[in-house]
Amino acid sequence: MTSMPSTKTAPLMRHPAIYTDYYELTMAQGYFLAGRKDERACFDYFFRENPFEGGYVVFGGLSDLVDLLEEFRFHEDELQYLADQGFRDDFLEFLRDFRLSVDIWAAREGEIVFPYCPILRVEGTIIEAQILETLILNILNFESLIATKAARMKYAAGSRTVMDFGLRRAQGYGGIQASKAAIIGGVESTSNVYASFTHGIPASGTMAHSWVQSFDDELTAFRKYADYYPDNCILLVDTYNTLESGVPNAIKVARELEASGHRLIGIRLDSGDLAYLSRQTRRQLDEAGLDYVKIAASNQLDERLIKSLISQQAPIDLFGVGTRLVTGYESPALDGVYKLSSVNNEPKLKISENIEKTTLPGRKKVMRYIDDHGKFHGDGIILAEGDDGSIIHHPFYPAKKTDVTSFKAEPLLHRVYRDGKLQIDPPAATESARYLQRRMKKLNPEHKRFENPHIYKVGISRKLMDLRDTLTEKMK
Ligand SMILES: Nc1ncnc2c1ncn2[C@@H]1O[C@H](COP(=O)(O)OP(=O)(O)OP(=O)(O)O)[C@@H](O)[C@H]1O
Ligand SMILES: O=P(O)(O)OC[C@H]1O[C@H](OP(=O)(O)OP(=O)(O)O)[C@H](O)[C@@H]1O
Ligand SMILES: O=C(O)c1cccnc1
Repeated sequence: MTSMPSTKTAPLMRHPAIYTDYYELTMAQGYFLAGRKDERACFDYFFRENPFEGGYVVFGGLSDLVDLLEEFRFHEDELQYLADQGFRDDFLEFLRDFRLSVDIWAAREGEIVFPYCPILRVEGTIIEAQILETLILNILNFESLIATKAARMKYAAGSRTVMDFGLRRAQGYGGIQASKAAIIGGVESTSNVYASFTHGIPASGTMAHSWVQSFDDELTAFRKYADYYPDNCILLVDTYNTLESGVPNAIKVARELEASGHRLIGIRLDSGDLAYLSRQTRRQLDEAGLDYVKIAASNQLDERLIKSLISQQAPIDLFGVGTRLVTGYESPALDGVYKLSSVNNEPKLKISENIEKTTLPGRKKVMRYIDDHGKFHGDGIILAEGDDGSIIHHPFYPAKKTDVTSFKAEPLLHRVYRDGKLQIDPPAATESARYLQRRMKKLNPEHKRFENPHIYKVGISRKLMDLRDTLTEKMK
C-alpha cells in the first residue's frame, strides 16, 4: 500500500519552526528575557524593485506559506538542538507550548502587485511576528519571482501553450516550488512529477533523445513510443537530422496512427533555428495532410525568445521552458523585505539616507483604484484606520498627487489568519492561475511590455506621509 507524504511541501520543509535564520531565535529569546513577550508588533512584507526590468510582480507562495504555518510548532528534537546551541531552559519551555496566534492579511495568490505596497501584513506578539520573518521571505520571494517569470512567458506566448521543463536544472529542492509558482504564473503543465503529485498540478511531457538513441533507428523508436502511447505522443525529431529524417519519420508514424484510429499529438524541436525549422516542419506536415499535428519547441527559451519566435512567424504551438523559468533568469531573486511598522500600536520606521529605503510606519492597508474601463489605475497605501486616503501622493515627490475619489477602490489585502486560525481555503495553483488571468485583463498593456514598461502608480496618503515625515524628524 502506498501512503501520502505527511506534508504537501518539499522534504526539507518538515521543520517550519526552525526554517529560519539564527538571529530570529536569538532576538525572540531576547524579547522573552526582556519581559516583552506579550508586546504586539506589526510587520509588512513588500519589495522595492520589479524583477526582469518588468512592470509588475505576480504574488505567489501564499498557499505554501499557509501550509507551513499550519504545521508551525517546535518539536522535541528541535528543542533539544536549541538547548545544545545554548538557548535557555525557560525560553525553551515557552517554545514547547508555542502556537501561532497571529493575524495575517495578504493579497490573493496570483494578484498583480507593485513595488512598495505591503502585500502581506503580520500582526501578533513581537516574538511570533519576528520569528516568521525568514520563512515568509523565503517562500514569498521565490514563488513570486518564478510566478512573475512564468506570467511573462505566458504573456509572450499568448494562446500558445507553455510547459515547464525546469526541474533538472532548478536550484535543488526549489524546483518543486518553482513548478508550482510557474503554474500560478500561467504555465499550463509541468514535467515535474513530484510537483504534480504534491500540488495536484497537471503533468505532461514528450520524450528524451536517449529514447531515440537507444533504438537501432529513429523510425523504430518513434513507432514503439506511438504503440505504447497512441493518444499521448509527441516525437522528438532532432536527434539525427530534423528535416530529412526526424520529420519524415514522424509523418510515417502519424499515418500509421491514423490507420489505427489515433492521432499524433505533435513533434518537438530542441535545437537549431527554431523559426526556420518550425516553418519547414509545418510545411512538410501540412503537405502530408497532418495539419492537426502540433509543433513543440524547446532549447533555452525565455519570454524574449518566445516573443521573437512569434514575431518571426514561427508556427510553434507549444513552448517547453526549463532553465530560464525555474532559475528566474536574469533576476535571480526578488528583493522582498519584511519590515517592522509598529510596536504596541506605536508606529515605527527605519530611516535611510536614501528616502526610498525609509520604511512606511504604522498599520497600513492598500487600496487599488479602478478606472471607468475596469482597468487598474494605481494603488494607494493608507493607514489602516481613520484615513480616507482621498488624495494619493507620490511617496518621494509629494507635489505629484492624484485625487482618487472618482475611482472605484478595492482593498488589496484580505484576512488570512485571525488569532492564529486560518480564515481561507488556501487556493490550488490552478485557481490562483485563473485569478491571475482575470487580473491581467485589467492591467494596461504598457505595464506588461518587456522594454521600458510604464511605471505603475503607487502612492501614499497625506496622513501616512505626515506620519512618516514627523517620525523621521523625531528620530534624527
Ligand atoms: N529563430 C530564432 N530566433 C532567435 N533565437 C533562436 C532561434 N532559434 C533558436 N534560437 C535560440 O538560440 C539559442 C542557441 O541556439 P544554438 O544554436 O546555440 O543551440 P543549439 O541549436 O542547441 O546548438 P546545437 O546544435 O549545438 O545543439 C537557443 O536559446 C535557442 O532557443
Ligand atoms: O533548455 P531548457 O529551457 O532548460 O529546457 C529543458 C531542456 O532539457 C532537455 O534537454 P536535455 O539535454 O537535458 O535532455 P534531452 O536529452 O531529453 O534533450 C530538453 O530537451 C530541453 O532542451
Ligand atoms: O517532456 C519533455 O519533453 C521534457 C522534460 C524535461 C526536460 N525537457 C523535456
